[in-house]
Amino acid sequence: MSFGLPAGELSKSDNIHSWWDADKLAEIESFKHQCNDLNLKIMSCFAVNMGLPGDFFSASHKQELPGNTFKIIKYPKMDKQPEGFIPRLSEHTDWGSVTLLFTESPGLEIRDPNNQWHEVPVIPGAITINIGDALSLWTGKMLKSTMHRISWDKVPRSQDRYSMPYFVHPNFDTNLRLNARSGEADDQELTYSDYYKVRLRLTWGSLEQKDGTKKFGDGDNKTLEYLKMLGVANAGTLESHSVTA
Ligand SMILES: O=C(O)CCC(=O)C(=O)O
Ligand SMILES: [Fe+2]
Repeated sequence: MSFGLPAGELSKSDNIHSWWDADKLAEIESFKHQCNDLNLKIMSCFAVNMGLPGDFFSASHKQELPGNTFKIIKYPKMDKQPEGFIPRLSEHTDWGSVTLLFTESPGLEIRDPNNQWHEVPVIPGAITINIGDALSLWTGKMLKSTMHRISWDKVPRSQDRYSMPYFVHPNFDTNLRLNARSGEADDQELTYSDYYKVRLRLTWGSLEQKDGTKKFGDGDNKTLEYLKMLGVANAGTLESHSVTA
């Protein structure tokens, strides 16, 4: 179940089950606001520690614009073990700035630069924060997006697994310029919207529309080439796809 922004729009959505009465929705709204406030603090900490103005990143996370998504995920139990090595959730990086991950269930694993996987411990009351591709690009990869997956090892397959990620995205017009930190003039512009479209295309294909036109067409290859050059953490997936295929 996914709860997007802007705030207050929830009850208009058709896919909200009737179990989500007004009180529960208000609770979710309030929780989202707390997550958003926390994100703004995290963004300021990153900026200050990188010698940038305190609002460098947070100014591009305007809450009133559509963007952040709060999800409640159920990984259903399975009667039998899937054949081969199939994790509960395949390895990937998140697309946005950061993801605040709330869960009481183990199973999250992260990959280090030497391709070794490590279990992320569940610490009661703690939030796991994963860095996403946008922040990685935006900081010239000083901050690296976290490759992660969910394994079957820790939660028996006879049990459901639950988690609640709050995905933070910068505003779509944000220029994730490589030289942001130096303050030099831009030689290459890459908006979060450009990046988002490429990821949508890689995830969902070309998204051919009813009239035969392709939703993500010209321009994507240039962005894809640029992303390959930058080598974001998810480059493995980027390399194995071609946007023209
Ligand atoms: O379920 C989790 O703990 C992580 C979920 C996740 O990585 C995602 O939805 O992108
Ligand atoms: Fe993720």
